Amino acid sequence: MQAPSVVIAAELQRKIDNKTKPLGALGELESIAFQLGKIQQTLTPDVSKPKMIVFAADHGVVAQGISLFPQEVTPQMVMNFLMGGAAVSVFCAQHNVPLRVVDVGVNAELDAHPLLGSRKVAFASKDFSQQAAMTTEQLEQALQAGVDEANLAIDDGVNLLMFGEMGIGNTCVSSCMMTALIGVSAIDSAGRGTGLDSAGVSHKAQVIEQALQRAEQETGQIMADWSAQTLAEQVGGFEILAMAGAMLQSAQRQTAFVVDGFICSVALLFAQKVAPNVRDYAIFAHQSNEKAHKVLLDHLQAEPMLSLDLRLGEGSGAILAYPLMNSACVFLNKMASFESAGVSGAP
Ligand SMILES: O=C(O)c1ccc[n+]([C@@H]2O[C@H](COP(=O)([O-])O)[C@@H](O)[C@H]2O)c1
Ligand SMILES: Cc1cc2nc[nH]c2cc1C
Repeated sequence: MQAPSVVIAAELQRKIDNKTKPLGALGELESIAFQLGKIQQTLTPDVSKPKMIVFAADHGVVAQGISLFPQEVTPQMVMNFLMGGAAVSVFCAQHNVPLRVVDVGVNAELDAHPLLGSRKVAFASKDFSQQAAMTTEQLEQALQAGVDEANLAIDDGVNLLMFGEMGIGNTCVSSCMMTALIGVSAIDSAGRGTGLDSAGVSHKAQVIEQALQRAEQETGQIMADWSAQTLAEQVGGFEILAMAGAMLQSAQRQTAFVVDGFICSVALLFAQKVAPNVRDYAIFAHQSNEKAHKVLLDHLQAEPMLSLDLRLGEGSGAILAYPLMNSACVFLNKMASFESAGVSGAP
């Protein structure tokens, strides 16, 4: 995968700087405009054809009591997305952004629906505190589900992909993957998720430690030496891997994508292990209230657009940041330059 060419960078920066404003006065909007221009290789970037894809799956590790909510909530929320009642549904409707929900491992049979993609890999991953989360074949299927979804969207002309997720227990899975990927302790990677108290968070950290010890024993390797494949098989989750696959394919096709909260950021961290350049195509929407998200964003050297104390997932932060990305394009495409407006003080 190629990094975006920097040939256009100087010209883009000059265009941004010549708009009728003091140098740098549009702050982070300028960085977003610059990044979108670079990804799309144009001085007139455009995000007028966005799409939100929410990947949903269940996780065997919920058997260890690591979430406040029961597993049935995953299919129930999928129905809520499809019926238009979830946060991501109403915000997507507000901004006219098409929403698609993709089942990659929900522990229920789901009826066909026009907004639902059926790419079920299994009825939930296995409990990774006891055994590997998935087989190699399942891992490949989950990644491919994301690749296929990104291709469908981009073939249809989508120029900005937003990813979200739904899966009871997936903050535990994400924390475990984060610990395996960057070596922070489970105490630091585990957080409240849907609302655990501090005893619940300690228990969650213990489950993560136990899972990683089991996996190190079973693979005969310390986690720092795991390949991306081993890591995903041992402690991955289907919707997280599908998001990673979609991110990798988005980048491969030079299409910008929006990273939502903690779980989505872990998907990017994993994708980066597969192909480091994927990071260049990622726009970070917000900093979640999940405690490890800040640590992870710092690790990724990412400066998200918003910090609203959200801890919902679903792509809710991504869709809330969308109007700002649109504004970044609008200022670059429509604002007058010092020269065209006859304003003095051009840089
Ligand atoms: O995106 C985030 O930062 C985020 C933080 C906390 C919770 N969530 C959502 O809550 C669910 C997982 O929480 P839990 O406690 O069941 O692991 C899952 O459906 C996520 O979308 C999402
Ligand atoms: C109600 C509910 C909605 C969600 N949306 C994303 N994760 C969620 C978890 C719960 C519990």
